[in-house]
Amino acid sequence: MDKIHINGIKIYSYHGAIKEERVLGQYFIIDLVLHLDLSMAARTDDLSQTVHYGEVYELVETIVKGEAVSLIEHLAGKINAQLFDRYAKIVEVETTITKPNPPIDGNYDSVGITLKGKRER
Ligand SMILES: Nc1nc2c(c(=O)[nH]1)N=C([C@H](O)[C@@H](O)CO)CN2
Repeated sequence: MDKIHINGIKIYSYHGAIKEERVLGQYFIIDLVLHLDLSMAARTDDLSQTVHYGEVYELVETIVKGEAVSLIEHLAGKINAQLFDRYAKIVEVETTITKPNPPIDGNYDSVGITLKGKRER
């Protein structure tokens, strides 16, 4: 299956399971892989035959800047569900959310999750 990638969307927001994160906020990095058939867009050079990645960026920004949630898994679930609702062409989605600076002591680069979603109907 063909893919569209949107890499390194960086948004400041207030998600988190602990109070400090809800008050101070932090950066979240979102990477998306959208699985869809790109053959018609490749053949016709027509934007309407694919998914406009600029629109996807705006949708993700709206969700991540919206209501705060505890888990980045839940945030990724909201993103995947809205992508399937809005774009019939998308068959599978992989949403990766990274916290580069979570309030956890230790030596590491970042923490994050990847949530895969498949269109059910
Ligand atoms: N699997 C997860 N583990 C944790 C999450 C999360 O969203 N998914 N979140 C937290 C806290 O918000 C963390 O950033 C600070 O303790 C903990 N573990």
